[in-house]
Amino acid sequence: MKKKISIKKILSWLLGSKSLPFQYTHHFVLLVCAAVYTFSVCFNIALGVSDDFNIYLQMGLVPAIIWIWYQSRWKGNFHKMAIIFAYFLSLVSIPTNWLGNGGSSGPTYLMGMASLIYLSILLRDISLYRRLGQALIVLIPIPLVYIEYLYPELIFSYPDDTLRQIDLTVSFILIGFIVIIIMENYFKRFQLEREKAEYLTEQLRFLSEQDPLTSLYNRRGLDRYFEEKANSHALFSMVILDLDNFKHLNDQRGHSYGDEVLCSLSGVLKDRAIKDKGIAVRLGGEEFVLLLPLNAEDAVESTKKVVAAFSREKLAHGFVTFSAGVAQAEPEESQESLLKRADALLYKAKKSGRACILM
Ligand SMILES: Nc1nc2c(ncn2[C@@H]2O[C@H](COP(=O)(O)OP(=O)(O)OP(=O)(O)O)[C@@H](O)[C@H]2O)c(=O)[nH]1
Repeated sequence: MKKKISIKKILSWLLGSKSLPFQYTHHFVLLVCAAVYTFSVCFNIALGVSDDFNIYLQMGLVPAIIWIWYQSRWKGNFHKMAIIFAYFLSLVSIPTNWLGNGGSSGPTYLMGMASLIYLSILLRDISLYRRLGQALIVLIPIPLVYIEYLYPELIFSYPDDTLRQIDLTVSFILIGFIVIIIMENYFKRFQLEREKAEYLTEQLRFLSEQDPLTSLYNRRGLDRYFEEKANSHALFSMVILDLDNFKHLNDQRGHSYGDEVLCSLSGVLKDRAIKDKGIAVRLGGEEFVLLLPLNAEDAVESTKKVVAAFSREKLAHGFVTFSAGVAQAEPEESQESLLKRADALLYKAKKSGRACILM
């Protein structure tokens, strides 16, 4: 466990935070490049598959790459260093590798392809530099092939075919490994951003469907839920509830006490909706809706349970009643029609003395 933590610490010291995958990958590629150049120098000296000029140049490039890493990782110059490194790849690394490492028969094309992928991702939001860098990498083999054709003596040739095959194979494995890391991190970043967008969309929808005072669904939430229920052709009923003489209560006890009563009833409605696998909605003011996957009779029973639970709520100025209308949805019935029917029953309940449930 201790070892794991210390490796994590070393990686984060070298590469930065994983939550910044572009910086993280960039630092990783820089350090791997420095290591690959060091390895190349040893490999080329040992096997003699490169000329002295290329070997000295590669030796000199190691501290240059470390400097770029240092500036990017510790001096906050990520963007500037990304541009320098991308252009260093196309203008220095590819031509020198071409001259010193077998020309068109060496691994430079592989290097060019990896550089193209890396530059396209690294400079993704710096359009001008990206396009210019891409054009340079794509076009740079043209003069190099030309030089190779006109002055073949300038190109270091492999002493034999076996060494060429070894060099190409080792280069392919190293470059393939770097490309995998780049792509993996790119997709990780893409996935992180997609997850973030999905989360924010969900949050936004949640907030847009929520009543701020009671945290119940609002009319928008009811619309969505109704559509889902109607499309599933499942049986459901609508209960419209309205607190009785709420204006009077507000006038007598004050608006904030009125809010307390609204919140208290909302809590009871929410619990009931959860138990019955439906939803509780605040339509507006002191009017609420329960949409329950029940027939009308069961919805009435459920509403009676709301009356009982609400009567047990400890309200400072005593029990408050409500009236309700219950209507079961007909097949293919629209929301407006169902609301109208339930509302008519509520109106009737109010007219017949309040504090009752009609269906
Ligand atoms: N405290 C509080 N009051 C609200 C809110 N929204 C609406 N109201 C009040 O609710 C009252 C509704 O009054 P009415 O529509 O006349 O209904 P009522 O007095 O309940 O009468 P009946 O429905 O016939 O029993 C009004 O006084 C509104 O100001 C709110 O968010 N908080």
